[in-house]
Amino acid sequence: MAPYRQLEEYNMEITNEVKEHFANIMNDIGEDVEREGLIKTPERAAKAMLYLTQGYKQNAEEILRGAMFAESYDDMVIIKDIELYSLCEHHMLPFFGKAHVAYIPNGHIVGLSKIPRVVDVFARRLQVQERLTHDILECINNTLKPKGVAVVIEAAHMCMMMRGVQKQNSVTTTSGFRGQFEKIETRNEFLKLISADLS
Ligand SMILES: Nc1nc2c(ncn2[C@@H]2O[C@H](COP(=O)(O)OP(=O)(O)OP(=O)(O)O)[C@@H](O)[C@H]2O)c(=O)[nH]1
Ligand SMILES: [Zn+2]
Repeated sequence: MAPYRQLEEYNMEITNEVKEHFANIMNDIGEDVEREGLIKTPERAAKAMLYLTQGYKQNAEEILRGAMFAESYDDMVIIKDIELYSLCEHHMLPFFGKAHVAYIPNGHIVGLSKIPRVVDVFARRLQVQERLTHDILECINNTLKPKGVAVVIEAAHMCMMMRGVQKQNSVTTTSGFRGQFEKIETRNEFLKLISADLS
């Protein structure tokens, strides 16, 4: 199976277990689980939850290793504005935003689509934004062994918007830099390029 295969078939045993849990939660919050509009909801919710957490079954390093090509290009490669959707591990509510990833090749480049795939593998788990940032950074650093790698994530957290402090406009930015991006000029060039509007 491809290491990034999307979840199309659901393990029925696990789906049924999760479905039962959702039915119990719905019952506990005061809903009538038997009413027409809700008959299939526990199953839909179970499938949605398994879809959103399928990253546990995927191997990000394998994804990168599967599309590495020897190449002498050694300038910065930036993939910016990668949409991401994850679930915060404290409330299991979504956080979502954009990831910007850059690396400086060291004899190998990687298939461009694999970077967003790596972002998805780690985003589709219960996460905190800081760990998500480092998971992506370390995966690329350990697998591709580039001269440098940088990851910036900007995200809004539903647990801070819909409940809790109820701040609808705050955005959290996290970043990680390795290798040549630890030098201030390289880091600044990357930060300038991801904030540039090229349209
Ligand atoms: N550092 C970090 N914190 C997060 C992330 N997602 C959610 N949180 C925070 O996790 C914290 C959990 O704090 P608790 O005091 O245990 O939970 P709580 O009572 O629900 O907190 P409030 O949200 O302030 O109501 C909150 O401050 C959330 O804002 C994340 O990705 N990174
Ligand atoms: Zn939260």
